[in-house]
Amino acid sequence: MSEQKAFSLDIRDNGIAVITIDVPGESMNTLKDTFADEVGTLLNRLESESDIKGVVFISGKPGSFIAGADINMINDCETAADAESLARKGQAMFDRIEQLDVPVVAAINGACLGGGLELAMACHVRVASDESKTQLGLPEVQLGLLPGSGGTQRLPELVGVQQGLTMMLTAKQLRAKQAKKAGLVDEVVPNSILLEAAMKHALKSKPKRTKAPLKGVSKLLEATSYGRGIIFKKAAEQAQKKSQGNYPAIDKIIETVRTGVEKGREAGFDQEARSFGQLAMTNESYQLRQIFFATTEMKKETGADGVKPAETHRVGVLGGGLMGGGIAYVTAAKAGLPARIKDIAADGITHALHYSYERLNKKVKRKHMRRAELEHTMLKLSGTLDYSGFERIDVVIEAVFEDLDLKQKMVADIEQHAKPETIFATNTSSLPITQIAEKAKRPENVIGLHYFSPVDKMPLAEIITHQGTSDQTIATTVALARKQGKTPIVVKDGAGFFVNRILAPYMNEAARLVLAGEPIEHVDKALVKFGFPVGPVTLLDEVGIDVGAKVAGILRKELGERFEPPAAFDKLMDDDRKGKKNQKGFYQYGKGVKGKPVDSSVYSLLDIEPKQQLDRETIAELCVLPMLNEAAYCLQEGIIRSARDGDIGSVYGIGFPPFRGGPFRYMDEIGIGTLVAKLEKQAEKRGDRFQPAPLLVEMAEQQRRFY
Ligand SMILES: C[C@H](O)CC(=O)SCCNC(=O)CCNC(=O)[C@H](O)C(C)(C)COP(=O)(O)OP(=O)(O)OC[C@H]1O[C@@H](n2cnc3c(N)ncnc32)[C@H](O)[C@@H]1OP(=O)(O)O
Repeated sequence: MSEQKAFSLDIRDNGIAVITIDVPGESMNTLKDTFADEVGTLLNRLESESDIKGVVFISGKPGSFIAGADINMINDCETAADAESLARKGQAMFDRIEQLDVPVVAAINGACLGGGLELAMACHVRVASDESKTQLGLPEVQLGLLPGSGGTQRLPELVGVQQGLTMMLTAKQLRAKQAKKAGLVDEVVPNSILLEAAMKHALKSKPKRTKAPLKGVSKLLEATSYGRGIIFKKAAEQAQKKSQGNYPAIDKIIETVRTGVEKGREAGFDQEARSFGQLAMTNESYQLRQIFFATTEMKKETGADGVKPAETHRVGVLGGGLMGGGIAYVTAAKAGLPARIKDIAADGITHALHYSYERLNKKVKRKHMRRAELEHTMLKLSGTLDYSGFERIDVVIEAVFEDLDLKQKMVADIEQHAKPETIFATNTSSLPITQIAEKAKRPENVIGLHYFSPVDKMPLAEIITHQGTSDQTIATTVALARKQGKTPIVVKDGAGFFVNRILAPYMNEAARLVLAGEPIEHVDKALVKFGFPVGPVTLLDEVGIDVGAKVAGILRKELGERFEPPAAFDKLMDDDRKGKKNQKGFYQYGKGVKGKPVDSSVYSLLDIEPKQQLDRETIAELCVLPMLNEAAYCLQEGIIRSARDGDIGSVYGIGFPPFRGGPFRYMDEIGIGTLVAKLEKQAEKRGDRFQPAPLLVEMAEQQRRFY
């Protein structure tokens, strides 16, 4: 029996060679170096057959073209030379495709990413389906890499330097119509006629490479070396600001594109392959690849081994406030499920409906959505002041005030008005699920489903089980959160659950440093430089100082002295300083405030004379150490199920620097023995809150790692 191939050739009667890519045994096509010989043999045949008029590359997988080079293969490279050689093989293969004498067309439906888009760009024409799944992009930067098989050269040629850089530096993906506008795609058609449309192009004469369709200022800038210089300088400045120098791939992308533009393709290709090799060996790329693997692995898990989630047809949302509005939105717009919003006031319902409308309308205005789709989605949302319609609801998500009695009443109401199997998921951020379920007749149906604000943007959901939560409830809730576009982690009930629990000691330490006189912006910058998206003091302003104070109190009560908040909250509260929401916090807000100046009146309020005493590295270490330590406590106590869940929760929940892999991978990187020594040193100097978690001490003694 002949071995099944990934690329199969079918020469049609009209003289078109249709090459179908269908990697055996994989749900999505990814490119491997072993395909080079297979494709080489195919190309030899195409070159030798004189009656072939054109070639079409199309995917044999139903909803995707090619998702890029196989990341496992990149992960297996042991040296930079290995990875460089992969890149060169890809470059050579795509060059041969580009050099075919007959027209070569890529027929694209679904994800066309990384190496997949590099293959498509080597073709002479690209036809894409108008399906929403069709997305084109070079997301290698998210893996700490640069496009290694010609992408750094061909993308700027097709769409211009500015747009090409933006796509590569931000991993931005374009939908078919956007890609057409940018010059990346030549025609957009319904998927049902994709092959036919591609064949039509393949029957024409081979097109000349066209220039990027630039207009106005972009055209002027890109036409001269001086103008391009401005583009590169600006890209470098912006990228530096965003990456804080933490992502080596960013500089390499800019350098490589620039080499190609200034010295020609050959020099560009050469630099591209070398840089790819070097980047593949960096720790940043390694850690980012692990995040990809962990995320993909988690997509398959139900949260309860061997249990199939029940189908959710209808969702109820209690409370139409900011969180309730967001939850209703992701239910209708992302999960495509009807959401019935119950509030005690008509205003609450109107607010929630308006919230969704605003978001959808923005998409319509940006032409990312048709008005009919907006209307269709809005029809999925309905409101009620009583529980009418709740008898058909499968999962209720509660987002009312943080009040235990109220939440227990909601449980009782749902048990009365909904079905016996209806799940009650609470979005509490601070109350124990065990207590919310305490008076339930069917506690097995009660679970925590903790979203982060803003709900439609933040990728994480914590799914919190109490002792009596049934496996069926867990699996169904996990599946629903995933449908809503979230990455769920299942955690055990306990104060602060996981995310807020590891965040609190980190914020407390930042506040202590401020109270000790470190300037506010200095503390924030230190943590941004470390890789967090915003600094801890900014975060406190964003979350709300009042909320921070409340959570800090609960954690102190439940978890002990280690969580003792710094003595500043009372003064801040007495001064009505709540942060961004009332435009009174550590920073200045309001109309006419430019940049982000510190509100220096906070220093006098707290009796501080700001003076920089510690360097950025020390500040970052002092804030991050307690977070790492607390993550270890959470693992030790079974709050999280694995180091992997803790890493993904931290990266997606609080923006722990992804290039460090998450707290557990970062602890492995530091070395558990070294970490324990650091914690002990600070415990001696600054107090017992730094005492290492017993798990860390034990691991250090036994020289163990988390991974
Ligand atoms: C030389 C080149 O320039 C270098 C490169 O091309 S590097 C790779 C660049 N490409 C990427 O980064 C894309 C990575 N993939 C993704 O983002 C997402 O998988 C996706 C958006 C394509 C699809 O998402 P989704 O529909 O949720 O499916 P998802 O579960 O993630 O993936 C389906 C399967 O494809 C696999 N897969 C997808 N892309 C892959 C890749 N590039 N390498 C290896 N496996 C990949 C997944 O592991 C998963 O495998 P499984 O069925 O065995 O679990």
